[in-house]
Amino acid sequence: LLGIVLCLQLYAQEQNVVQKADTKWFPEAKLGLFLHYGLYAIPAGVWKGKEYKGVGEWIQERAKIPISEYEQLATQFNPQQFDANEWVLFAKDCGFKYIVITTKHHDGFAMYKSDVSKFNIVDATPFKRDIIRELADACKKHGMKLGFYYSQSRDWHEADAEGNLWDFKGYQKNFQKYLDEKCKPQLQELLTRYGDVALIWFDGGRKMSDNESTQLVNWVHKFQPNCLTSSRIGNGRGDYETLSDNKLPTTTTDQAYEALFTHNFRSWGYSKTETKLRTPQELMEVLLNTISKGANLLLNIGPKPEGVFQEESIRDFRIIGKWINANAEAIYGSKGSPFPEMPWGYITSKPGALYLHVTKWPEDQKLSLPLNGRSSSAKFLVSGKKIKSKIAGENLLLSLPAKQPDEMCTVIKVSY
Ligand SMILES: C[C@@H]1O[C@@H](Oc2ccc([N+](=O)[O-])cc2)[C@@H](O)[C@H](O)[C@@H]1O
Repeated sequence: LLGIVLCLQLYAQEQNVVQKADTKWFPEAKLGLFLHYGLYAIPAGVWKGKEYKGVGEWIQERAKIPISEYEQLATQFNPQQFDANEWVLFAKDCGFKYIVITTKHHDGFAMYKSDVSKFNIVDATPFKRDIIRELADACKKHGMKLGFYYSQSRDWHEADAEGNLWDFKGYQKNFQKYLDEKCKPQLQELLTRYGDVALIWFDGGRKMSDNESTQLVNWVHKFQPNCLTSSRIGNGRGDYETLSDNKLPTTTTDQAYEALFTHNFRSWGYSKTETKLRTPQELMEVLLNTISKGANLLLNIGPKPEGVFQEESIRDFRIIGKWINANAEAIYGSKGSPFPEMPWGYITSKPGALYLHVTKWPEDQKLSLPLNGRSSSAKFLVSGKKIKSKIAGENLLLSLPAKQPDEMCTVIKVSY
C-alpha cells in the first residue's frame, strides 16, 4: 500500500514539474509593444450613451452587458484600415523588439480563426480576416518576435470560466471544464498555427491552483518548449516576472522581468472616456527608470476600431523611438545600474562600460561617479565627443559643457 501511495505522489509531483523555457533573448530585447485590440475598441468606454471611466477593455463587466448584447459588437467590427506590415514596421522603427497582442481578452472574443468558439473574428464579424495570422506573417517577414496575450481564467463569454456573474448568477462553475473545452484547445491552436510564439502573456483573475498553473505552463511548453509564459499564470510557475500594471520596478535584478505601461494613463483598450496620454518625456522617464533596473518595458497602445493607432500615439512613440535608435547601444542587452538612484538621471551597464542617461543637466556642469579610482574615459555616446574627466579620490569627475546636447536625455558612455 505504501508503495502505491509513493507512486501516486511521484506521479502527482511529476504532474507538477514545470519545464522552464530559456529566457536568454528576453532581457536582450528590452522593449516590447503591447496591443490591446478587440471588440471593446468600438464602445471605447461608452455604453448606451453612458460614459464609463477607467479601463475601456472592461466595458462588458463595468456595464454588466449580457453576452447576447455584447456579441452584437462583432457584427460591427470591420477594421478595414488594418495593415499588419504597417503595424510591425512602425513598432520596428520605434525600437520595439517584440510585440504582444491580445488574442483573447476577458470578453472571450478570439482575434483569430478559432475552431473551438464561433465567437471569433473570422466567423462572427463582417471583416472575416484573421488579424493574428496577418500579424504573425508580417512579424516573420520583418524579424519581429510575436507574443500572445491570453486571458486564461477570466472569460465573460463562458459560464464555467471566471467573471461573468450577471449572465450566470448562482451558476456552479466547473473551471476545469472551461480549461479543457476552451482554454487549452485555443492555446493549442495559437501554438500550432502561427509559427514561433515568443511568449504567452497570461493575465490575472481567478487565483489559479498550483496544479492549474502547472497544467497550462506544461501545455504551452508541450507545443513550443521555448515559448515563455508570464508570471500572471500564478504560483510562481511562469518563466519570467511581470510587474503590476503601470508600476515601476523598485529593485535592480538580472532576472527576466517586465514592467508594463499604457500610453493612455488609465486604459489599455482604445478609450474615448479616458483621453489623458503620457507625454514623450513621461514615457522616457518610465523607459529609463525601467531599464536602469534591468527590466524590460512593455508599452501599450489600444488600436482604434478602424484598425489604426491614434495619431498621438504614433507621434509620441516616434519621438521616443528616434532617441531609442540613436542610443541603442545603451539599451539592448544592457543590465541595470550598479549604483543607487542618481539625481541627474539613470544608469545602464555592460561589461567595462556604464551608460549615464542624463535627464537633468547639472547646473554646475559637474558630474561625479563613485568609480573607486578606476582609470576610465568618458564620451558622448551619440557624437563620440570626448568629455574631460579626472579622478578625485573615489570619484570620477566629469566636466560637462553648459548646453545639454540632447534635451530629452543625453547619454555619456564611461569606459573603464
Ligand atoms: C494588462 C492589464 O491586465 C489586467 O489588469 C490587471 C491585472 C493584474 C493587476 N495586478 O496584479 O495588479 C492589475 C491589473 C487586465 O484586467 C487589464 O484589462 C489589462 O489587460
